[in-house]
Amino acid sequence: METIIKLKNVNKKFKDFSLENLSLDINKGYITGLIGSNGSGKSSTIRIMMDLMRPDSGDLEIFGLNYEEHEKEIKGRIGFVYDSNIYYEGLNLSDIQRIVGPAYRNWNKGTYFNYLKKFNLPKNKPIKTFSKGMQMKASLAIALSHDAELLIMDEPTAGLDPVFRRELLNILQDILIEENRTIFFSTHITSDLEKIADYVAFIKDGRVIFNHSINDLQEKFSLVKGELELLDRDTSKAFVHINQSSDTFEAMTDDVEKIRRIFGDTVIIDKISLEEIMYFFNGDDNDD
Ligand SMILES: Nc1ncnc2c1ncn2[C@@H]1O[C@H](COP(=O)(O)OP(=O)(O)OP(=O)(O)O)[C@@H](O)[C@H]1O
Repeated sequence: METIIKLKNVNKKFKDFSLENLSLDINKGYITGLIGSNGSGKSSTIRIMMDLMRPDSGDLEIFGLNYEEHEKEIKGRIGFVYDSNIYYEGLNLSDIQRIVGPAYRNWNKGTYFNYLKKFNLPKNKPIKTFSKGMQMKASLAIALSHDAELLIMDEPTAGLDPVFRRELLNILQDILIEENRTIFFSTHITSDLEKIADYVAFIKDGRVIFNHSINDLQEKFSLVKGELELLDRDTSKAFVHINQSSDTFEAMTDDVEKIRRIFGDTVIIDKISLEEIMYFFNGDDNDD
């Protein structure tokens, strides 16, 4: 498996928050979703990947290159999509082609207009009249028209209605299948990941908790339900996190064999959803 983005022991300290020893390998040719609650550090991680912010320490390589020596090459090979991409508000998408196009060495005018057609975007209407979804599609069309191998997107589906969100996710999936690109995007919506992601990286309080394929995640973790009286200090250790009510508990384990050994058939063991995995990792603070 080839790594396309490599973050190693990255630290960045703000007044009330820090990214701590962040290490993350993103695989080439797949869709990886970066998930975490509000304020967990997703945008900060992406800003570091895009060289919009330099870390205090640690290493970052994209395409095996670093920003210190290869900034122009790296940026030319990435399509970056975020919701305030369109800063030329009074302009239309034909104007954008004239202004943005020449900034990229590999800009392809034909590809750009094909995407505008495919995404049903008007060429001659000012961008400021676009809905949020249309703006997101316009950003995506620009990002895809300079032959970017890697798409990095900060919460591309935030604020989109469910129908549009699904449409955007379908577009991303098609792009990946047809054109063999790598997509890395942040979200706090687990269903986005279930729909399209191959890998899920989960970040909490500025730390990477895991980075696994979706299939591995659902094999690794299980949901366990039972009577509260079954839990004591020892048996509790078999769980990653436990949620207790007055007489029952629900918990997540990463060692289902151990649970079977300890509890036999006195507990119910179930498949766990991505949303439940997030919930248990977030402990009681979960707000997603
Ligand atoms: N330039 C900065 N100066 C000070 N604090 C910052 C700065 N940038 C981010 N932070 C803080 O870092 C924390 C993480 O912010 P970040 O935007 O990375 O989170 P996020 O996971 O993208 O959140 P959301 O899902 O709400 O967009 C927040 O508490 C934020 O206030």
